[in-house]
Amino acid sequence: MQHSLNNIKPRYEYVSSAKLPTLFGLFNIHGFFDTTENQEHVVLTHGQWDANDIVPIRIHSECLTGDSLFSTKCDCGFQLEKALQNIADHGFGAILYLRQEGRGIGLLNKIKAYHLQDQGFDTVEANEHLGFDADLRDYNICKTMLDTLDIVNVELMTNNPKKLRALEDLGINVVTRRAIDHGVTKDNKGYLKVKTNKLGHTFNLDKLK
Ligand SMILES: Nc1nc2c(ncn2[C@@H]2O[C@H](COP(=O)(O)OP(=O)(O)OP(=O)(O)O)[C@@H](O)[C@H]2O)c(=O)[nH]1
Ligand SMILES: [Zn+2]
Repeated sequence: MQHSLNNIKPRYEYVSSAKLPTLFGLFNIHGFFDTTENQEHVVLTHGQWDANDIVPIRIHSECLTGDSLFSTKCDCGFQLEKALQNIADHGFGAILYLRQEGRGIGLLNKIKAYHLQDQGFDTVEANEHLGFDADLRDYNICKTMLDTLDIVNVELMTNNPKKLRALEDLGINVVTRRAIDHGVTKDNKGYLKVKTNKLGHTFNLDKLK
């Protein structure tokens, strides 16, 4: 039997796109599939660009509690809303919405981690107590997403230096970073301090006083 490199299926597949009207204007939703993890991911885009443009993007990890259930325990929902608004104001941009719930441990393990946090563990200690690293995320699919959407140069909306490094390692031209320290609540101040002190986030601690 003849084997050919051409027959090896890529791990990440682009599947389909459709219009998605939102509260922030008309977006398009693009579906991608990770064949190894059997996981579905999406990108939301707004407006148009060419290869010379610097495209504002956010890489957002799924947080069901924050993004969809109005939780004030973290900053995720606020950041997602702010990123959508920034993109709408700018006229074009993209949200890479990665289904890596709970920094990669999954929803039910995140609930176990929240249970430990109710007993006094911080967000990192809770993960470690459950036997997980503090952050298990992987950003490799971003390369396929950005290539598929003809995004070459980006302005990355994040406070997380790991996301910057991950994109640069994938060969993406990160022209600037835009801070997104939005959505401080009385319930998430402690969480944001731990992200800054233990996970390396670039967050203006004055906002947490
Ligand atoms: N394990 C765990 N995950 C959490 C906790 N709180 C929030 N998360 C998850 O943390 C992730 C937050 O991801 P992002 O919104 O991409 O934010 P980030 O990596 O902090 O970086 P930014 O780009 O600066 O927002 C989501 O997957 C949430 O579900 C927690 O206490 N424990
Ligand atoms: Zn969250």
